[in-house]
Amino acid sequence: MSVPADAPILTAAAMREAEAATARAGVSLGDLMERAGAAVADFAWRMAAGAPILILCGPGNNGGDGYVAARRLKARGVAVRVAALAPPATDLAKAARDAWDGPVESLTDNIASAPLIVDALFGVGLTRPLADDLSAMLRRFSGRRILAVDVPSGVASDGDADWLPPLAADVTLALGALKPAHVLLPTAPACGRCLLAPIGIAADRHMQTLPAPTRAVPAPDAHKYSRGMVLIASGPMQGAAALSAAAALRAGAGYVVLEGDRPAPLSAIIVEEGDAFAKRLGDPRVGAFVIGPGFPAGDALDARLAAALASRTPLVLDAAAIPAALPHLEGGDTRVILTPHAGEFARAFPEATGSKIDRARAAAAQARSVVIYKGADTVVAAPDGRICAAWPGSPWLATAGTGDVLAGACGAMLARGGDPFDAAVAAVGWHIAQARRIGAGLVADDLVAAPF
Ligand SMILES: NC(=O)C1=CN([C@@H]2O[C@H](COP(=O)(O)OP(=O)(O)OC[C@H]3O[C@@H](n4cnc5c(N)ncnc54)[C@H](O)[C@@H]3O)[C@@H](O)[C@H]2O)[C@H](O)CC1
Ligand SMILES: [K+]
Repeated sequence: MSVPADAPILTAAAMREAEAATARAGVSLGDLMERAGAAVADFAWRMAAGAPILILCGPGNNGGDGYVAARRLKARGVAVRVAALAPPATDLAKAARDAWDGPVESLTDNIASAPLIVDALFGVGLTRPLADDLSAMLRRFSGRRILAVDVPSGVASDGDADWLPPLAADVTLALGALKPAHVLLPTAPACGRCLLAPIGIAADRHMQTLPAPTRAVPAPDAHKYSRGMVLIASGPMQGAAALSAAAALRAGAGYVVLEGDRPAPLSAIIVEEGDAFAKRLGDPRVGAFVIGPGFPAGDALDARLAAALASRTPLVLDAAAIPAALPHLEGGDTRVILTPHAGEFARAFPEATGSKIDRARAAAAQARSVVIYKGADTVVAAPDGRICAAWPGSPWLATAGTGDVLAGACGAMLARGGDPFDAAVAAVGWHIAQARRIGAGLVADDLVAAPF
């Protein structure tokens, strides 16, 4: 499972706007369909490697892409068959159907299969779940190699319904841009390897996938304070805050101070408690204050938060610190990153609806903060609507303590200065890159054990 890095993501409505803008610029929708069908034909040709191909065409333009691909594959000498669920219903699909000069079989229970199935039944136009009988019929192709056109048929491309496609794809060829369903659970795994066919649409870039990981090299004249100074508050579970502190250091902070009275996991971490730690908040060199890991709700948390908010220090808020701080964030005058997992998110933002992307965006706007909505399909949202989707992450991150590590990495990235959204995206990228580097058997401590 994979998605291309730094790729645009569009909803169906945004896709239609982009299509319309492309049409105004002089590229017809017919041209776009021809490019889409050509991209499908190219990839199907590679996947089939000479074996016969069966293309399943639906009634809309997704089916139109299928007819174009069929014509192009036949012209290349491939043994290609077409089966239609229903006659074409759009002018573009009718034209594509008319340009296909081979037979069109009916998609029924007894249709002969082929080694490669191209799923061109439904794309972004699907408005309701597939009928049960169609789903059952499609499941008969499950053992075959499946290439999905744009999205596996049956998913809600905007990611706002959890309909699973009857036929999971080995490869999904996204047309013009990725769609939310490619990067959100539960549909993303059913897309298999997701590729992007750039068909010439000028896609808005406010929603994107994670950029490729980079190694931020310190400036030639860097010193420890210029690289960022991070304070990590510690509640009764000092181990969690200690992990955050080690992560902040590993993720590039130049100076990390941890609240507590126990030795830190790395000797370079300064450990302080009481007034000595509290006074640090007045230090103008402090670039970020991390609070929440290992810190349950209560008076101690509230007092630490109040001091941090009053100091206007950039904040990373995790766990119980999120709901405790929320009423004080709506002025938007502090640079803040919130890092809720699903349960924390639901409690903090019970009114948010729609896809995970919609909910993350609504939460960021409400809290006037950057929100990292964690999970296997982590979504980062900015208050101005920007989104970065981090699917597929690393499943090895599903272990205790990795959230504390992410909070510390956010502290390091935020303390560098700059845009908190970019900082959050960099922290999520660092976290995933570390996890992929370590791989099997990872425990949270491994993420901070060696430089990336
Ligand atoms: N984005 C682009 O620039 C291009 C995209 N192309 C492809 O076009 C599809 C979207 O096409 P559209 O005609 O809007 O919708 P669909 O083909 O996905 O299907 C709509 C079709 O299906 C009917 N329908 C909806 N839900 C169901 C259901 N559950 N059961 C049965 N029938 C259903 C609906 O009434 C319509 O008739 C996009 O994904 C790309 O593949 C073009 O290539 C041009 C460039
Ligand atoms: K499809």
